[in-house]
Amino acid sequence: MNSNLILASASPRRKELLELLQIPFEVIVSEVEEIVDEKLHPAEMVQSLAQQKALSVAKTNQTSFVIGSDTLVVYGGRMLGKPTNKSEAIEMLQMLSGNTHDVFTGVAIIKGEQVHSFFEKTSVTFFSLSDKEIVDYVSTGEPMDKAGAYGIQGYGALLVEGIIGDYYSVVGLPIARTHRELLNMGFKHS
Ligand SMILES: Cc1cn([C@H]2C[C@H](O)[C@@H](COP(=O)(O)OP(=O)(O)OP(=O)(O)O)O2)c(=O)[nH]c1=O
Repeated sequence: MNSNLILASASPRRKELLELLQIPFEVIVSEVEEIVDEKLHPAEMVQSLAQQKALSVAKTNQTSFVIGSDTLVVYGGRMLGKPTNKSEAIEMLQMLSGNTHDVFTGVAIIKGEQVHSFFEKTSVTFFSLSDKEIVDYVSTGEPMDKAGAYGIQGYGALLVEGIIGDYYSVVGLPIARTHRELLNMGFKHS
């Protein structure tokens, strides 16, 4: 039998955050090639990618609520996804050092013909980081699968001076808002 709730994501963080709801769900990884279109506003971009991820799973699971999500870091008009190598990770962190950037997370929830999406924006301020701090952090390997080359929930916590907005959205899924939107769409805890 299909689950009533499906998370269309390969991200272990999103799975952990959805587990906070204490509702059974299934994880089905979506096969979507993430191409960032710099012409789109970040808010549209993250919702579009979230929808593509959810849709790719919803097509074959029409009776379930399917959640897709996407996170991008935005600084100085540039949208930063995951770094492709260590030197790109160093470049990203040098850019973010001593500055405030925005983290956009888009979420799409699809059930049959119902498609609903929203986004959250969280501002994150980094301390000024020395080159050694950056190189040491990158050598932990933590930045490589994360937008903007850091994880606020890991060693990356030590880079962050403060945030304004939803912490969970930075980690990859604004869980409280996602729960509320699910309920608004008619999702019922069984
Ligand atoms: C900024 C930041 C991002 N991230 C993560 C969240 C996302 O998993 C990742 C951005 O990549 P995404 O493309 O949003 O997600 P993903 O490829 O990990 O998973 P999927 O597409 O299958 O759902 O960066 C953190 O874990 N901590 C942080 O502080």
